[in-house]
Amino acid sequence: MGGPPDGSPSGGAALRVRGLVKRYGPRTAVDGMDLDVTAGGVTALLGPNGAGKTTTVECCLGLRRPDGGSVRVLGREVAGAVPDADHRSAVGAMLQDGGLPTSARPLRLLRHLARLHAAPRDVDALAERLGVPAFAGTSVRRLSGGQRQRLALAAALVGRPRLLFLDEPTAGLDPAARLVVWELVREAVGEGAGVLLTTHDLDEAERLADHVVIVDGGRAIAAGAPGELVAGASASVRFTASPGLDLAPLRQALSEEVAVAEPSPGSYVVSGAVDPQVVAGVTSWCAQRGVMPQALSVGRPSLEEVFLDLTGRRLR
Ligand SMILES: Nc1ncnc2c1ncn2[C@@H]1O[C@H](COP(=O)(O)OP(=O)(O)OP(=O)(O)O)[C@@H](O)[C@H]1O
Repeated sequence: MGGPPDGSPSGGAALRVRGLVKRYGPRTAVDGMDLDVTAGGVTALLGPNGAGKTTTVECCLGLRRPDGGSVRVLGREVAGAVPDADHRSAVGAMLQDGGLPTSARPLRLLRHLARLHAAPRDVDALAERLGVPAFAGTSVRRLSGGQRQRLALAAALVGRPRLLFLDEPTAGLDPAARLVVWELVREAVGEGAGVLLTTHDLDEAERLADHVVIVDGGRAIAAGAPGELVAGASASVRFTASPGLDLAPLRQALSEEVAVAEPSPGSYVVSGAVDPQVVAGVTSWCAQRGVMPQALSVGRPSLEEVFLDLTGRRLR
């Protein structure tokens, strides 16, 4: 099944962003961003710190006014517009700062939010799954970080939004809570919601997302299904050893169709037309020099390696 002619994923569009620009004074935080979320699909927005992910989400939610471009939420242009009640009730968001009233009590807050929606989820069942009863009477300001996040997810889901923004939903959650969050997201998607997921957890992106957008410098630098992004990268031999090995003899020993690099100290990658001869060439070069290659692997890179290759390994 092919996608629409503009290259976006197939299925109804829950969110369509084109050429989004947002500046903070002289700094351009978002610089011509394109992205799509389909109804019943999860798009993961991946990118290094400061890449412009949160700013993009905030523009989509109407929390920041874009300087350019178009944002269509559930078919309606919202860039620069004040969201109306219909629009607000169709969109759910779990943001990093929570945005929950600090003096509210969790269960009462969820019941209140449920009343604002036409067809809310069963509050008790949702609260139970996220373990809210254990801290139902504690005010939001006294909750632990993880409890606040679980409550924020419940608050985002309670109105059955058709488009859901999740900004690092499982960062700092314990493993059991992480699994529950993933389950709830999958269920919402199964009911037809579109999800824009911002995460630094590439395992989470691979598990949940059917579409991945890698962002750097405020724009999308790669997009596709996780499997496509990985398949598009060339096969490689990777190993770690002491840093600063002289790679010139290895380059000479291998065919010209492969590239040899040390992208970070002590981490070596041989990529290109990798075949059994290349693997043998690498291991015999190591043997000749008395180098023990650690964590030697051959094959397609993981999504994490694709991400690091595209965005670089240096902190900015
Ligand atoms: N309110 C603000 N005023 C000025 N600059 C800002 C503001 N918010 C963000 N920025 C800058 O805009 C750029 C993008 O920030 P943003 O928070 O969107 O990145 P991000 O991809 O969400 O990062 P992270 O992964 O760290 O959450 C950064 O350079 C940041 O310093």
